[in-house]
Amino acid sequence: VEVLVAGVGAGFLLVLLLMVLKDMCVKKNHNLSFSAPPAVKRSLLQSLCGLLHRPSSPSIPGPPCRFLIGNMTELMQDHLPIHLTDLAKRYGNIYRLKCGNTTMVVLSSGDVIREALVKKWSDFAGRSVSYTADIVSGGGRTISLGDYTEEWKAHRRLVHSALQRCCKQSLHDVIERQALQLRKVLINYQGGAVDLSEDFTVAASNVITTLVFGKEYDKSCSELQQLHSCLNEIVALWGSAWISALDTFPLLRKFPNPVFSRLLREVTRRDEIIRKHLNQYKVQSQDNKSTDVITGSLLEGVSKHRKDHDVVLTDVHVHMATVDLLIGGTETTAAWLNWTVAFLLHRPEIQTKVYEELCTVLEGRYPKYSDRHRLPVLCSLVHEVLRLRPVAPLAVPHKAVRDSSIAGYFIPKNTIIIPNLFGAHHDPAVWPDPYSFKPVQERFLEGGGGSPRALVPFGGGARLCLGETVAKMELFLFTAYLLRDFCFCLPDVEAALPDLRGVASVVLKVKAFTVVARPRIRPLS
Ligand code: HEM
Repeated sequence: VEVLVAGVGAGFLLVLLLMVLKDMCVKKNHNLSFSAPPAVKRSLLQSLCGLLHRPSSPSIPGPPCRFLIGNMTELMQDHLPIHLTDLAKRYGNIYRLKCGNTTMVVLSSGDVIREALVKKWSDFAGRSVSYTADIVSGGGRTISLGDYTEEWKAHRRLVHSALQRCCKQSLHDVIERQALQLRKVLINYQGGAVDLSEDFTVAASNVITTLVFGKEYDKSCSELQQLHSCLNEIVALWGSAWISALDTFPLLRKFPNPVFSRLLREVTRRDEIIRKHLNQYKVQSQDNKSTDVITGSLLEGVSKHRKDHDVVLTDVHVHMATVDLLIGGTETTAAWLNWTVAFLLHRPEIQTKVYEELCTVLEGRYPKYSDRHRLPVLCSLVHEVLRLRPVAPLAVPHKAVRDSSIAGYFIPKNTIIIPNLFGAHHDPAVWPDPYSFKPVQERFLEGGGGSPRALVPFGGGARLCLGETVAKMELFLFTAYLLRDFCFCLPDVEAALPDLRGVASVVLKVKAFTVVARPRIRPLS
């Protein structure tokens, strides 16, 4: 009723104002028609709409703000995705948190996430520009951290088309090769108990370095180890409170901060390694730049782009795209593979089901990605692990680039939007018994009620994961190859099952555990 009264009242006010304005114009100049000042009319209308919109839009619920620190303590929890999901039970699937003068809005259901990221993608495609983000992203020139500008759009388009082109030409072969390589490594363990996380990282990283530079590395290669150690360090350090405090409280930048100094060192090291690779690539392929690899495609694209467009893309963009692909494409896929093994140790019978399906449908050969429609049990496993442990559980925060709304709430420009993908995947309204691992029974198989379309592990809209195609093919093929040739078991009957809570930073990882990869008695090839 209040909204209605306010609406009618404001409408009346609007008509009255327009009449007064018309009257004034007419009095001032009899020749001046009312259509003469459209700017005045438009701005009046806009202010009135603004006035109407704000009070009628309820304020977003959220925990009480403390003096000076706002809701900062909520953001310093050890497992942030679980904590934000618990807060959603109290405040709803859309709630706000305050930190300094920044307002964040946390979205914890598929519906509100899709409304913001997909339906209103252009309103929420921004990224927050900050002092520390600028440092790790070469002044906002990575795709993942760059704000929504013309330069960013051109950059993303360029990398997207280079990636698509390379994927079409070689992705399947590249992944198959790494899956077979991984098989060799696992056979060489001869049934010993091992932590496979590093092997998964090497396999995922080799997919990316082959696509990007046409190069793959051995696990023992020092160059690879250096690259991973510094990329991991950067992600971990950047996520730490010591670093984010520099964005919230600029005064702290004046004081010595050893964590920040380490971050600067690692960024310099990262840039040196990547620069070396790019220079090597340029020298090796001076006469014959191959567009089969992403670097070749990007370098060619950058020089063409320079001629045709106002926005200038340079070698720095190629450099930062490499950083994006390596960071985005390594730890995520590796973490997911590790989660799959961890879950399968809890439910060994699922491995048998997938193995039987592979044997029956493929009659001994290794699968192709095009076989996925004939392998529903395997696909259900992939989806259920993605649901329970979306490896980028809070995506990357978005920013409202203009005033907008979500679920009827007014969202002012510059609000930070946190898509809580973990929360959306545990929403009981969509997923009955959301915390249980149910890959095969009720969840995704026919009549199970769960649809992969309700999943949002890759975000959506303008910021949809750039490597979604790569990741989906990797998850399917790596899992298929592993489960066709190995049975994963605990080292001994006394060994503890892996802890499934995980450690959450930018990437959600399972805590280290050891496993035995026992070759299937009669491998089929
Ligand atoms: C299981 C595997 C993966 C998952 C679950 C995943 C998930 C995500 C998510 C949730 C985002 C943020 C989307 C948003 O901000 O709304 C993202 C961004 C991104 N991902 Fe992935 N990702 C995976 C693998 C990959 C791979 C293999 C690559 C590279 C080949 C990659 C490259 C990127 C890049 C460059 C971005 C930034 C996109 C942008 O800001 O426009 N990701 N990913």
